[in-house]
Amino acid sequence: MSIPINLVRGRGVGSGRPRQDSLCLRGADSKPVKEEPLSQARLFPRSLEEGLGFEYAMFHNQVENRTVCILQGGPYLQGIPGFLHGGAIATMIDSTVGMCAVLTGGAVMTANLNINFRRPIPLCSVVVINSQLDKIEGRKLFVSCNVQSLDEKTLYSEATSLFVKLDPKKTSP
Ligand SMILES: CCCCCCCCCC(=O)SCCNC(=O)CCNC(=O)[C@H](O)C(C)(C)COP(=O)(O)OP(=O)(O)OC[C@H]1O[C@@H](n2cnc3c(N)ncnc32)[C@H](O)[C@@H]1OP(=O)(O)O
Repeated sequence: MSIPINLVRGRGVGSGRPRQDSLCLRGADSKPVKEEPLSQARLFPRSLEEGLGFEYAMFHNQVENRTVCILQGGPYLQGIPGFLHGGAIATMIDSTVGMCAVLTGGAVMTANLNINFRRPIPLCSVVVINSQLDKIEGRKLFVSCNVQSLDEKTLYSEATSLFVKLDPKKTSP
């Protein structure tokens, strides 16, 4: 594995505490009605107490448009006993390919995410998510990734994704 550059963020570095985010509240018609900080809002992968949930650090290579995530899924992320829940894996895949897309294309949202779960990931093991931008077509960014063991001997999951750059002319995504 080549050495990634540019630490993005994650638990294990910095303060390690969840940060507050702002939310854009939307009415029933999905139009923005009010924007205000919500003290309880947290980035989803940072929503569990340290050591129990998503423990990760991400690194982005701006030259190669690659993002690497080192992840340890904690005990609150259990699915089948002893193994990570598929939704937790999907969350970190979405976050990693999402980070790659955001740092490449700016404001984007996930439009499509396809995951093949090849092998179960043991709870509390450390895995590596390697993602890279495959191509850009207009507002569409195609990003793929795999999830492997640290020694790269076990392929746990593979995924492809589509991110769409938000259109500033539209009032809501
Ligand atoms: C730890 C740090 C993490 C930081 C990263 C966070 C990552 C997390 C990201 C997310 O999870 S975002 C939340 C989940 N995603 C959503 O809730 C998105 C819901 N969908 C939407 O809001 C809109 O569908 C979307 C903004 C994605 C696109 O709407 P638009 O109206 O801007 O797109 P439009 O319909 O004009 O289509 C633009 C192009 O994309 C294509 N497209 C749109 N949606 C598609 C789709 N689902 N599948 C395939 N193609 C799609 C569409 O065909 C078209 O292709 P062409 O330009 O070639 O004509």
